[in-house]
Amino acid sequence: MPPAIETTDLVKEYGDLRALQELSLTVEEGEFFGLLGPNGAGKTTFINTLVGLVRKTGGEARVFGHDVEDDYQQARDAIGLAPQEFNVDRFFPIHEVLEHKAGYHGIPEDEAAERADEVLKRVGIYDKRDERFDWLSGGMKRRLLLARALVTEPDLLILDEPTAGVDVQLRHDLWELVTELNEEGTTILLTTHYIEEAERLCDRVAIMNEGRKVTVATPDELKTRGTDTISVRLESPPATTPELDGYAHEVTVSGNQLEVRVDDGGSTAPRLLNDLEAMGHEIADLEISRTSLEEIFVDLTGSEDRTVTRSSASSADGDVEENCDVEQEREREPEQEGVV
Ligand SMILES: Nc1ncnc2c1ncn2[C@@H]1O[C@H](COP(=O)(O)OP(=O)(O)OP(=O)(O)O)[C@@H](O)[C@H]1O
Repeated sequence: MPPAIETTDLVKEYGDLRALQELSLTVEEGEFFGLLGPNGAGKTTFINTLVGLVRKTGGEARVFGHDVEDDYQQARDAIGLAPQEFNVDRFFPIHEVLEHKAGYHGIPEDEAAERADEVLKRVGIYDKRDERFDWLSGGMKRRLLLARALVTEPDLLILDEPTAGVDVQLRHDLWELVTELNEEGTTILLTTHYIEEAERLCDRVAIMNEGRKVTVATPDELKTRGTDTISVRLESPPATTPELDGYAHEVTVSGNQLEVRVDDGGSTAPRLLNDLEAMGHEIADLEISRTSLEEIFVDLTGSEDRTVTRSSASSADGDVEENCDVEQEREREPEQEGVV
């Protein structure tokens, strides 16, 4: 089986702006793959190229071996897309929206109706099946986008910031659902600004910046690329900064508190304790903090992207963290969409 997604030297230019710069990326069948990057990194452009909403300027892009332009229909039929924007036809009851979508992909009417009901149940808004999109709450709208992506039973599910602006309960529901789908064999490509989401869900993540792939790794591999900090509280303040050559990248002293930056806190801590004791210091307390993916992300992209965030702190209060630009557009299939 060819990879779910395979791009080679993919380029997209919008006039003078190179939104994708020789991007080569492979997502294997069955993977849960994350695409991370600051605003404007090119994540949505990458997705739009795969689904035919954006015409590439150069390079190649294939979905399960089908060229996204030459074999457009086969490639598109394999993909279910839950986009960032709410681009749903607001004049029809939502079950009809789903039936239209299935029909567009060649699914007969009876089966389309059955599938519509099935996916509405799966995302938990079956009781709203006769309501119009406009009448749904923000969270229900997100659920509907997912239902619409699932109604064609896609082999590749693409989720473009699926949990933007949703409360903590829905975020967890969505995580559970997409995990189940992945376990059932659906390949998933997820873009997100929530590092915690990528860490929790993804087998591998690609970090993008300014249209380029910066790195591809598992979340654990990424974390090993960072440094750890060992914080030591001494019984009394040291007269001078201890010399810990050979393994400490940086040592800072503040009163009786010592912060030592090392590659691997777990394996270095015993040696550090020995050295400090040999120097005559008495240790009161020690704590190791691992580099977070968030810090590594900032390191790799040089971006203090304020939209890249851990979700748990703010969403624990049920906060809605990001105000989605609720653009009520009619759903447009690529044929009708202005391909750019
Ligand atoms: N239709 C367009 N015309 C011109 N420029 C565009 C168009 N679409 C995107 N861009 C530009 O291409 C670059 C990549 O944008 P894109 O939306 O792909 O980034 P992104 O990583 O998805 O960002 P975000 O995280 O903010 O959604 C940006 O500089 C953006 O302004």
